[in-house]
Amino acid sequence: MDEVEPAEDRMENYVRIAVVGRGAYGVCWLCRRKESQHREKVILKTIPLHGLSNEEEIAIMGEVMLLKKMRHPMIIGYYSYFKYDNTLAIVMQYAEGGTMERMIQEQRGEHFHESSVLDFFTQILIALHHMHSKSIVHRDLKTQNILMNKKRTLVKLSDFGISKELSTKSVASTVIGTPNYLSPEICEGRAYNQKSDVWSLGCVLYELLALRRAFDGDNLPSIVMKITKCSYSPIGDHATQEVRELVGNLLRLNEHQRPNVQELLTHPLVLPYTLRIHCDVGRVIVPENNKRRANSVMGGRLRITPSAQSLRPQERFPTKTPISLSNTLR
Ligand SMILES: Nc1ncnc2c1ncn2[C@@H]1O[C@H](COP(=O)(O)OP(=O)(O)OP(=O)(O)O)[C@@H](O)[C@H]1O
Repeated sequence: MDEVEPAEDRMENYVRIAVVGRGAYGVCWLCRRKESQHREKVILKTIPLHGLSNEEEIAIMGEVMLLKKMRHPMIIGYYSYFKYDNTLAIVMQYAEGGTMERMIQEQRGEHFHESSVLDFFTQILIALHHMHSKSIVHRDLKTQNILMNKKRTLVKLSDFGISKELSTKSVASTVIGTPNYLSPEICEGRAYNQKSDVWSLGCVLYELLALRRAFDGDNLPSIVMKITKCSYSPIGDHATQEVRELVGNLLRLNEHQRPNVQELLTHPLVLPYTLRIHCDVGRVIVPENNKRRANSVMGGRLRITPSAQSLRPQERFPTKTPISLSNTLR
């Protein structure tokens, strides 16, 4: 594990506005930074450390470390962390559009245009590719963990609570969380791997197209039964044959038959979105989370032009996206 840099932020730097959500370990507060030029809104994920075992505290710090490593436009930005009153606060980018789950619910049965679905899908894919290229698996990919910008055009993967760095010595095999997105191999007690994220991505793609979960049920055994038989109801004729086949490829029971994220990025249906997003992403403001932040903490903006460096985050506290990806994609 990387060495933890000394915490320099503190609670007094923030004004609490509201609770935006609660997780298994703590509360997510929407806060405003007091002294910065733009008084940016940020999320403080607060986790009481009282009563936590050493292992749990290490696991939570692991999330901080992963977030720090994960600088990417399609991954929620990490800003800092600090401890107060025996509580750990992780300061992160605020995703004003809420979760993808809520966005889907708010469609109230009106299907997304397929190009929007493929746009979202490709963005998630690009984020996963970034993680997998660092040998990190998300392990909890689901629509609740995909956050959106205000205009709901950009996705931000979040919740690295149970993400794991796969090394030669360790297999990531713990199962936690909502069961609906679990892959058959996890249901069968086998180890997690990158292809398990691909299955979960298939569940997300299904949900974006059908506006309902691929595998649902009243209880855990009934959900697991459906997953292990790969039994899901047809998406419907509103979706093209090609995209339905793509879902089928992701939701293959045998993980070896599922494509990897690299292959998916060049799938004929996906490639145009991959290319356009990569060309455009250099114009999206993304957070910087390394030690250089001291110079830019008060909101100085660095705009980068599309270039070979276009996927390298250059900025901190992105309160606004200067250009919506959707402007060029749709
Ligand atoms: N950066 C963020 N921007 C906006 N809303 C957020 C952000 N992070 C979390 N939330 C909201 O807070 C809720 C709780 O998030 P949190 O990461 O604490 O837990 P979780 O993912 O729901 O569950 P668990 O702790 O079991 O993994 C989310 O569902 C989301 O609605």
